[in-house]
Amino acid sequence: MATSDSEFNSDLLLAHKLPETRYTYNERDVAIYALGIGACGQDAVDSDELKFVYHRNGQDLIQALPTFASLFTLGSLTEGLDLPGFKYDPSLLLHGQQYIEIYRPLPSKASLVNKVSLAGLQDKGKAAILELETRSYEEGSGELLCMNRTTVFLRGAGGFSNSSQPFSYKNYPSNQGLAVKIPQRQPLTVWEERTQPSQALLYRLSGDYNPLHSDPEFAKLAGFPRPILHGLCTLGFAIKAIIKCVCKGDPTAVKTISGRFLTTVFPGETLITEMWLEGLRVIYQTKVKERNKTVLAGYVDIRGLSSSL
Ligand SMILES: CCCCCCC/C=C/C(=O)SCCNC(=O)CCNC(=O)[C@H](O)C(C)(C)COP(=O)(O)OP(=O)(O)OC[C@H]1O[C@@H](n2cnc3c(N)ncnc32)[C@H](O)[C@@H]1OP(=O)(O)O
Repeated sequence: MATSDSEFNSDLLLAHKLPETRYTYNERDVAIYALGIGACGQDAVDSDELKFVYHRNGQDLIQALPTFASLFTLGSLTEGLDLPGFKYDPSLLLHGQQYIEIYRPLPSKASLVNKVSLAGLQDKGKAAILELETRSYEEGSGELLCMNRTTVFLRGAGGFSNSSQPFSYKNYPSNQGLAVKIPQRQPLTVWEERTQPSQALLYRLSGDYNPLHSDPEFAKLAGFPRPILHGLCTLGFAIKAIIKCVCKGDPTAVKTISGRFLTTVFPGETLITEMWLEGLRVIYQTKVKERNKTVLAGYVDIRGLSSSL
């Protein structure tokens, strides 16, 4: 139990305002992120992916992948979160879910102001589930670019509220970010891609320097045999597969992304992403081939379909 019942005051917690954060990026950050989620990792001249890492055919700007938006939230959690009456051990934090709405294609460079709020907190006894919502506005124009909802699973931080009526707060519709129902039929399409043994070491250069992903001793203390892959890296691989297989390589087709991290991925493992189409929603699940385990499941809402699907 991370916080005793006497310390926890839900009114105080819900009235608490989280600080704004800022995020500035350029084309180099966009390309390093794309390399971190395996763009051109199997084929250096991949015709769908070169535009994410290089000025292909003289294109003006390197194109940002929609999952690049997940980095905008980095400041709130990686620098520690201060909530009144609520404590947790950051070394036991696991990423549980990510939900992203993209309102317009991400620019290749920008300065953003992030408005952060508490979207949920649940006492699950053995763990607490904490959700943060981040709305990212372009500095200058003030235009809303995207919204991220980050769910973290805080092992050992449950039991902070009255156990006969555990605290449960959510400020968003229940159909957003839920674990999806995977269809029983054969998938429309399947994409297989091996992550590199050094994948987490490359991905961390995009700003998530949690030693859980790089330091063998730290990973052991957190309960893992070796460093694990960032959840957002796995999500990046999966959504990149959907862009390639369903969106014909067009990253701007992606409107909404939802994913729940079901079990841990180790760098070097092979990811198999299965995709089903239901209207303009792509349901997907990603498995680790070597262990035949489903590690991620969710959906992507797209703006339209190419005629060949
Ligand atoms: C840029 C911002 C970055 C923020 C994050 C920074 C830090 C990043 C860290 C990582 O990337 S960690 C790597 C990625 N994440 C993982 O590898 C986690 C994989 N998932 C798991 O290992 C397990 O799912 C779990 C999270 C340990 C939970 O498993 P457990 O068996 O303990 O839970 P249950 O008993 O099944 O369920 C209890 C309760 O919790 C709900 N729940 C379960 N899993 C999740 C989840 N992934 N997300 C949200 N909620 C989850 C579940 O529904 C149960 O609730 P009730 O049904 O009882 O209401």
